[in-house]
Amino acid sequence: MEESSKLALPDAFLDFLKVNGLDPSIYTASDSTPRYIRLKPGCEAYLEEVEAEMKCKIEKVDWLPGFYSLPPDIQIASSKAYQEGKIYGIDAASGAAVLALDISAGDHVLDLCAAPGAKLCMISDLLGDSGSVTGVDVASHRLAACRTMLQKYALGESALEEKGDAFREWTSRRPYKERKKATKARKTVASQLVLGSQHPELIFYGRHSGVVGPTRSELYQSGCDSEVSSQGYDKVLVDAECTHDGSIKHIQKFEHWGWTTLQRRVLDAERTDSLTTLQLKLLSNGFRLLKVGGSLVYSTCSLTIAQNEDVVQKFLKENASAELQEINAAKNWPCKSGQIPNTLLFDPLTSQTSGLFVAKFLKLAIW
Ligand SMILES: C[S@@+](CC[C@H](N)C(=O)[O-])C[C@H]1O[C@@H](n2cnc3c(N)ncnc32)[C@H](O)[C@@H]1O
Repeated sequence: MEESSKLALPDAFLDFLKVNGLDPSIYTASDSTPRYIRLKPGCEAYLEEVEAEMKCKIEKVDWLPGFYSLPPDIQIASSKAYQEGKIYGIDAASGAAVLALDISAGDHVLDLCAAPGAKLCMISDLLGDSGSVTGVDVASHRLAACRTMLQKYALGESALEEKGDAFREWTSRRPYKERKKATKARKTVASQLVLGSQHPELIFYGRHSGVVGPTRSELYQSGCDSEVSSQGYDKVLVDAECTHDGSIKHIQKFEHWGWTTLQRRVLDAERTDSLTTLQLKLLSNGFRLLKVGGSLVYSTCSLTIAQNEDVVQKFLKENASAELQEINAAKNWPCKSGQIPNTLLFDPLTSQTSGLFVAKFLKLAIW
C-alpha cells in the first residue's frame, strides 16, 4: 500500500490511477463526503419528520433542486422514510447528470442504461404526468431491481422481456385484458412516442442479442428519415457501463469482495478496451434514436480520459450532426471542466460528490 494516498487501496488501483493520470488525493475526502437524498415530489412536508427519524441535520443542496445532504455515516436504506418511498438515495452528481438533460413537460425520454433506476425515477418525477420515459438495460437482475424501485415509488411500470424476435411481458401480474392491450400497443412502439402520458417502460435485451437499445424499425415502423428526425426521443440519457473508478465507495466495496475481483472487473486492460468500444456504441445508438433538435447526455462514473473525453472525441468525429453543448444549469455546480471544453468532471474532492463525467450533445439537422 502507498502511504501517501492515506487510503486502504491496493497498489494495483494506485497504479491504475497513475496510468490514467489521476491524482489519488481526489479520493482523500471520501470519508467526509456527505450522503445525498432526493425528496419524492409532494413529500416536502415530511422533511422535519425525516430529520427527526435520522437524528441529524438535513441540509438543502443549494445548487441542486430537491436534493439534501446528510452526514456521511447516516444509513439511508434502513430509514422508514426510505422504506416508505418518501426519499430516494441518489448522489448529487447523478442528479446533476439528469438535470443536464433539461427535461420539459411532455418530453419523451430514453434512458439507455437504466438499471437499477435512480436516474430513471428522477426523470419520471420531473415529467410528472406528461411525456414518457423508456428504460433499457441488458442485465435482467438489475432491471428486476429497477422494476421494484418503480413500484416502490408508485411510478408505475410495464416491463418487457425479449423472447426470440418478439417481446413478451415480463410480469403477468396485470389482468389479461390489460396485457393484451399492452401487447397491441407495443406493436406500434412508434405510436408511444406521440402518445401523451406513459408509465416508465422497461425493456430487456439479452446480453448476447447484439442489440444496444431498440432498433430503428422497432421505433419507426415506416422508418423514413423525415419521420426519424421528427419522431425520435426528445432527450436521451446514456449513463454508460464503466469501471466505476470515480466512485470511491464502489471501489471500497472490493475490500470485502476481494482485491483480485477489482483487478478482474475494473483494472483489467482488455476489459477497459472492450468497455470503451461499448461506451462508444451506446453513445452512438442513443444519438441515433434522438430527434433532430433533441439533446443527449453521456455520463460515466469513471474519471479516466479513455472512457470519457476519448469516447466523446471519437463520437464527434463519426457524427457530423452532433454538437457538444454547454450545460447551462452547471454555472453554479461544484465541478471542473473536463479536458474538452463544455464537458464536466465532478471529482470527489472538489465536488463532495461521487465522481462523475458529464457531456451533453445536441442533434443538428445534417444528414
Ligand atoms: C452505470 S449503470 C447505470 C445506472 C443507472 N443509470 C442508474 O442511475 O441507476 C450502467 C448500466 O448499463 C447497463 N448496460 C451494459 N451494457 C449495456 C447495453 N449494451 N445496453 C444497455 N445497457 C447496458 C448495465 O447493465 C448497467 O445496469
